[in-house]
Amino acid sequence: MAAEQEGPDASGPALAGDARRVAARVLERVWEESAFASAALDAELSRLTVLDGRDAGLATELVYGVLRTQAFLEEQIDKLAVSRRWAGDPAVRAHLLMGAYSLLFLDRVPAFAAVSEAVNAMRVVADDRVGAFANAVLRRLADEAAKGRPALIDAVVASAPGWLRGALRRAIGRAGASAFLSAGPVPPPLGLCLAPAEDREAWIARLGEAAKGATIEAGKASPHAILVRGAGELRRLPGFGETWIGQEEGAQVVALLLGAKPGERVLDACAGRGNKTWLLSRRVGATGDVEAADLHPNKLRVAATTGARATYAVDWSAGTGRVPEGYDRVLVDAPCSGVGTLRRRPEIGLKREAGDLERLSSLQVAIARSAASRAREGGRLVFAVCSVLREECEGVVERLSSDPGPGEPEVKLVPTPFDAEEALALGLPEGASSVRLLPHVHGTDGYFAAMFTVHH
Ligand SMILES: C[S@@+](CC[C@H](N)C(=O)[O-])C[C@H]1O[C@@H](n2cnc3c(N)ncnc32)[C@H](O)[C@@H]1O
Repeated sequence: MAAEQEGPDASGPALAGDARRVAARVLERVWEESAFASAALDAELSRLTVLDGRDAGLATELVYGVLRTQAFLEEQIDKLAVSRRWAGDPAVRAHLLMGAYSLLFLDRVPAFAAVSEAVNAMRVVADDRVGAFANAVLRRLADEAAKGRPALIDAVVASAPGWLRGALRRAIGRAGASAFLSAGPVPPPLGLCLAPAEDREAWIARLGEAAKGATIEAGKASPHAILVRGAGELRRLPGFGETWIGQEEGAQVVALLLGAKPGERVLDACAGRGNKTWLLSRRVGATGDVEAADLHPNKLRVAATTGARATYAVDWSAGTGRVPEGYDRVLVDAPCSGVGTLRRRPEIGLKREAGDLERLSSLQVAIARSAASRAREGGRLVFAVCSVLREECEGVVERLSSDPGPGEPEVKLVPTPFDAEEALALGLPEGASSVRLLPHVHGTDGYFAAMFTVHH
């Protein structure tokens, strides 16, 4: 990263160049190291403590904006450039795409500032020839933009990979797909899960005192949710890990839809680090019992600190390991494409491909059937994914509802209406046995959950 300090520019703060350098570094890490944008951004921003909130905001907007509109921006640049050499150098590519994004979509950056910022940055990461090339391309793009700018929504939709657009349209229709892809805010606020939920107003006030200047409000879909923006590191706030944990609001709803009641015995079958285990253990209370299973023992070590009474390392696709039987309720929060988290993780569009869906849905069916065999006769199972695609949602429900094939565990899964009060609060029709949470409808990340009764 270049050490020189650029002079003040018309975009306002003297450190706008630093915001762009941070954003460029994050984009490079996403492209070259398959880093997650949000984690890379947090890491880069915490290294550069001189950035104020406004510059951090600009860096965030540039990273998410470029990743969401990347294919569209590249197409605009390709129309004006004689070769694609610019795309071969990640630093050049990042600054050129950020320049194009600023010109086309950032009202607060005047065109001449967007061009000069990008060109100056390019002269630092490459040579004068590249700077001259960027200058020519961006000036022509600025001329085009002066005649009329494209709509951000169209650019976001056009930039989604074709297979994803197709899969979204099959699942939620053409208008739903566009609304899903362009749903904001991007990035969304962080979710806190508070238990007990009754104290929510008091905790919003308390957290507001501790994090002056942050935006803190109640979530709408989960009664346990508090949504936070601009509060800095969450673990520094009062109550962290005891009264609340960091958890996206839709993820809370999924845990609640299991309908766990005080005194029940619950298995969190794909518990990961135990985020849902934490809420489930508070729902069953001291007379109940939540146990956690997962493929990865290292994740289970964290899950063990969230209220799980026992943990089991198991590969559900190969058997049931040492996991006992007789659970009243089983949550299968299955591995999936993660497409539902697109507005939080825009790089998912770059990482996944069409072929993933068949592989993942077969794994989801195998895991759910195997975990279902651990439920008691008449027990409940919720299958959930942070995806909204038909192949991972209704497609899996159809396969689970049919009789097991040769070699599959002898369990019968019957779709059954949700019995959690929280399902009614979502406005689900009475008798609904599945739900798709959508960012543009519920304000949460995208999820799908379906309830079954288990028979042996
Ligand atoms: C969507 S994540 C679960 C997230 C977790 N429930 C939470 O709320 O944070 C899916 C989990 O399934 C686990 N997993 C993947 N394949 C598995 C398998 N074959 N058997 C058991 N667990 C598996 C992964 O390790 C991962 O933790």
